[in-house]
Amino acid sequence: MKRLFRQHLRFAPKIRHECSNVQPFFRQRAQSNERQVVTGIPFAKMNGIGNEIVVLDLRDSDLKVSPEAARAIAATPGAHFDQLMVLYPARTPGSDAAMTIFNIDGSESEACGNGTRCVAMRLFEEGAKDRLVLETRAGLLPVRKTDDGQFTVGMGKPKFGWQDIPLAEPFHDTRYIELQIGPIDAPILHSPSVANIGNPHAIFWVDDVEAYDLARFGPLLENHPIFPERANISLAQVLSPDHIRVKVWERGAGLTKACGSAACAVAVSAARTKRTGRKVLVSLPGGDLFIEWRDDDQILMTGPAELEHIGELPAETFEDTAAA
Ligand SMILES: N[C@@H](CCC[C@H](N)C(=O)O)C(=O)O
Repeated sequence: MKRLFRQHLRFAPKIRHECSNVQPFFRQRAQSNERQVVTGIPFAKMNGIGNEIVVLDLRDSDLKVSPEAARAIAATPGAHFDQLMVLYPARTPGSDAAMTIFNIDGSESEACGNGTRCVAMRLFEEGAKDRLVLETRAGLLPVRKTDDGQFTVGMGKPKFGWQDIPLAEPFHDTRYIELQIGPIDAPILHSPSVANIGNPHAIFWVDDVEAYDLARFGPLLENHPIFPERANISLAQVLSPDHIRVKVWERGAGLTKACGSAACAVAVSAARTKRTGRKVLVSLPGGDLFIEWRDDDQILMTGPAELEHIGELPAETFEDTAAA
């Protein structure tokens, strides 16, 4: 608790132009005012097809973000997020930065596809590189820029073993597991496919994603005892052998406009259950992602990222959480 506050004090007096890793926006301001002192911690508010992302670059500071600080950041005007991507210096040779990912409820996630594209966009703006490697709890994720300004992320290999999802009890065939939920006044959701894309996902196959009230079922399914680490819940409707429509209730974030790892989980589960081929367009409420499950088992996710604005987090964000 006290450590965060002391770290902030060491961080605060830095002059902007002395920071080598500040974002281009701040570099410009530093040039126009040589003696400008850092009074807040810069953040980038971004989105990946509507999935609200805040990127906080701490590669050049001693600060660490706790779950309490993450919740305080989400409550800061202009810094609301579904996921917070915190950048720390790379720990693994060959990687460009390490990322810690927080959901809005302060829980940590192993993976965030949309957030990874947002981080990549910021890092590509810093230099002439056309490839990056980002470190997550789910492993090293390679990213490249496409000719049309989108980003392709190597999301790793899916896992399907019941212990890997994880599930609370053995299921030998995770293409469908026995689970059903629904009151008598609504259609029942049942037999989801499950997959782990670094993080846990359950996919319910339906004829019409709009026929279900995901805001009502989402919390029950996310916290169902079969998922000891909770789960991200998708409703998926196959439109054609290469097109799927999806709505997502995210673990730790609720209904969001898009979820990249869910799009990957849906795509691999659709191919696994012979609903589609291995290359699909996944349409989410916020936009489209192209997912390819390659023959070498690697999943590639391609989509855009967008910067909305740059802001500064007041120092109190960290002090308050340190005192709490
Ligand atoms: N929106 C993300 C997924 C974020 C993490 C998820 N809520 C979890 O807790 O696993 C994405 O784009 O993948």
